[in-house]
Amino acid sequence: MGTGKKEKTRRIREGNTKDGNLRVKGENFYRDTKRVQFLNMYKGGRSTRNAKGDIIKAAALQDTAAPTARVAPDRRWFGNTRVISQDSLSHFREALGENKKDSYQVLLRRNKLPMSLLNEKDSAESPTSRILETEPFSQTFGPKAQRKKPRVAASSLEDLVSGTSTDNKSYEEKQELDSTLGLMGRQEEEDGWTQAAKEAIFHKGQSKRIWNELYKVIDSSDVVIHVLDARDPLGTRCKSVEEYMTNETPHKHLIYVLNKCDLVPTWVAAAWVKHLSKERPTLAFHASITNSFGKGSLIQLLRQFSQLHKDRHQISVGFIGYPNTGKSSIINTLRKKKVCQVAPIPGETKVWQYITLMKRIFLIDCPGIVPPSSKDTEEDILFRGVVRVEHVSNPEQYIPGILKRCKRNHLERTYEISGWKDSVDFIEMIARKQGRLLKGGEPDESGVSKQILNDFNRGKIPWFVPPPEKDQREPTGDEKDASDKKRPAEQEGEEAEEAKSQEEAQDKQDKPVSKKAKKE
Ligand SMILES: Nc1nc2c(ncn2[C@@H]2O[C@H](COP(=O)(O)OP(=O)(O)OP(=O)(O)O)[C@@H](O)[C@H]2O)c(=O)[nH]1
Repeated sequence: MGTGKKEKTRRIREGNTKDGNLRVKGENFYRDTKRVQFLNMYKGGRSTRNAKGDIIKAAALQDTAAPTARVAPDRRWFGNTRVISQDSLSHFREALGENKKDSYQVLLRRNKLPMSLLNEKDSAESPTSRILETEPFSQTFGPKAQRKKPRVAASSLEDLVSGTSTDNKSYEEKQELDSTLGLMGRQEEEDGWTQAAKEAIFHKGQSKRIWNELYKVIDSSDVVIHVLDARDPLGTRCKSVEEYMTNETPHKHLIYVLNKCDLVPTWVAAAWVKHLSKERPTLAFHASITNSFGKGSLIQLLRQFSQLHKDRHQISVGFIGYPNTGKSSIINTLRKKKVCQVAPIPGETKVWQYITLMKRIFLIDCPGIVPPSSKDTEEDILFRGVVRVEHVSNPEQYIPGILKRCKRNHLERTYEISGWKDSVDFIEMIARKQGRLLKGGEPDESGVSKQILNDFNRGKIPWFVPPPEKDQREPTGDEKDASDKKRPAEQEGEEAEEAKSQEEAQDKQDKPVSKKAKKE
């Protein structure tokens, strides 16, 4: 290889007129170190073998003595990250950890706070960190090792077969349940026989269709209002749904609304609000388009939620709860007109529906749901108003339950009878009083029993589940007497008056805000 000129003439002489870089001595004649290394990388890519084909020298890539990674990870790749010291992290966790659980005290704007930092992974819970507790190192390895064989689940083939079949069975059962109820269908106690023995009507509100509606409502809501019946708040509470929401959708707000407060004495409603407030924000409510109670507070609360999510175009508020607790009635009350179908029979709402409350607040009505529980008897389910009374067979069997739950003087006042000995006598007296007799003067026991059950569920007979003792402010003697003596109608009137005065006060407070909201 000569100089540029020489090389050119050599090429012409040899008839090599191909274009291409002339390798001439000078600036770029020698390969630089980087290029040499690069080419060597390809050269070293193969292993050296002997005549037999055995590898005598491994290829550079196979060489274990080359630990240098070609790409070292860099923190900057992960974008806008910040480093927080352990001290500040624990301070943050301490400061917010407790408050996070208390849904009443703080409303956190979640997208502004690194909420995931609060969920400290409990290292003690991970099985690998406990490995030395279950089996110390010395017992597993080394000269004093005691473990000779690996631990297996089954010691024989029969064991393995039986274990597999039980696993399979429980898996199939779970699949069946999950397909209908999903994550919320966890039963508190497995008892297939009790469930199967219940009449079909007592499975109301548990169908796959209803559950799908519920999932849709929860998924689309930012705030979920759990409507409870003030007469039996714990009975109409869907614990599995709450649990589901805490675990799966912790960023959604869940609040309780204690509806039908007009059907219980004020001190009972107050005690239940006090009791439930310990867990979630709770409001007492009486749904009625003309004479409502608690409407102002609920609207205020919803406005606060919409303020909290200012960055969103609108917020959706879902109403969930047992059938017949008054979800649709609350929506009608808030809208001050009949936008949802309401009826004194359960299962009136069939599908979810969207209603606009304000420009930025939407309401979603959901059909009533009943979380399956093997602990609930047919009587419990019936008295929660979940079942349509006309479908109940032998309604007489539930009258003793009513006599147990209601006070004698309330029943006497409602039906204007007295002196019955037992439930049969009670039914007969009402039948004779109201002239509900069959052929031959026989009392219409079934018809009268259905009427009593309807009266019970619709609030004609006063009754309530007493609140927990510690939350009760014992009613003063006068209050108690008054609540005992009060007829439901009178009671309603009084409550309505009280509600009205409160409403007026709240409306006055509301007005400037509503104008402001409109401007927004
Ligand atoms: N006394 C009283 N009755 C109420 C109140 N709220 C609702 N009701 C009555 O309860 C019954 C059921 O009300 P709905 O609004 O249809 O109940 P729901 O929860 O939507 O029922 P589903 O459609 O089965 O889910 C109706 O007869 C209402 O008049 C209340 O605050 N006080």
